[in-house]
Amino acid sequence: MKKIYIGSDHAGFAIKGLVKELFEKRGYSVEDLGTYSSDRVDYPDYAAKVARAVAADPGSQGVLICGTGIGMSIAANKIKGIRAAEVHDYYTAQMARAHNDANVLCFGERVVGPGVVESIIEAWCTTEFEGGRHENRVKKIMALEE
Ligand SMILES: O=C(CO)[C@H](O)[C@H](O)[C@H](O)COP(=O)(O)O
Repeated sequence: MKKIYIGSDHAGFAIKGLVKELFEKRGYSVEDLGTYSSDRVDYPDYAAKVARAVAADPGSQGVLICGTGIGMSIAANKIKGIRAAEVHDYYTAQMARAHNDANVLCFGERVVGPGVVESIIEAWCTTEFEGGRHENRVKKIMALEE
């Protein structure tokens, strides 16, 4: 069973339940690393929790939701081994997997509604990394960590 770690700040908390449900319906084992209420928190704390969990668990993936998706993606990409992609719709979610082999999905609850979130998750779950010409590009991204 594919493992997915999920996290949000207060601005992504309301939609996190739907996101968890959609991944579970698709057969994922979902672990919610917080936040667990709509009280104001700092998004880098949750980005770090999810990104570190993904980096330590080969083959797993992560989802991070904040108001815009921007802060979560910036913070998660500081963790070695993480390719966090901020997406806005089906196409950007599809490309994040197919071309970038992203392992952390980020989006903003204040940007996309539930219908778009559903299509983002569909694209994420049904798209494999294409490899080929993208393989070397992703290797070059990862080499930037050294
Ligand atoms: O979108 C975010 C970071 O990119 C976060 O959700 C923050 O919450 C956002 O910056 C808004 O912060 P606020 O405390 O809710 O005003």
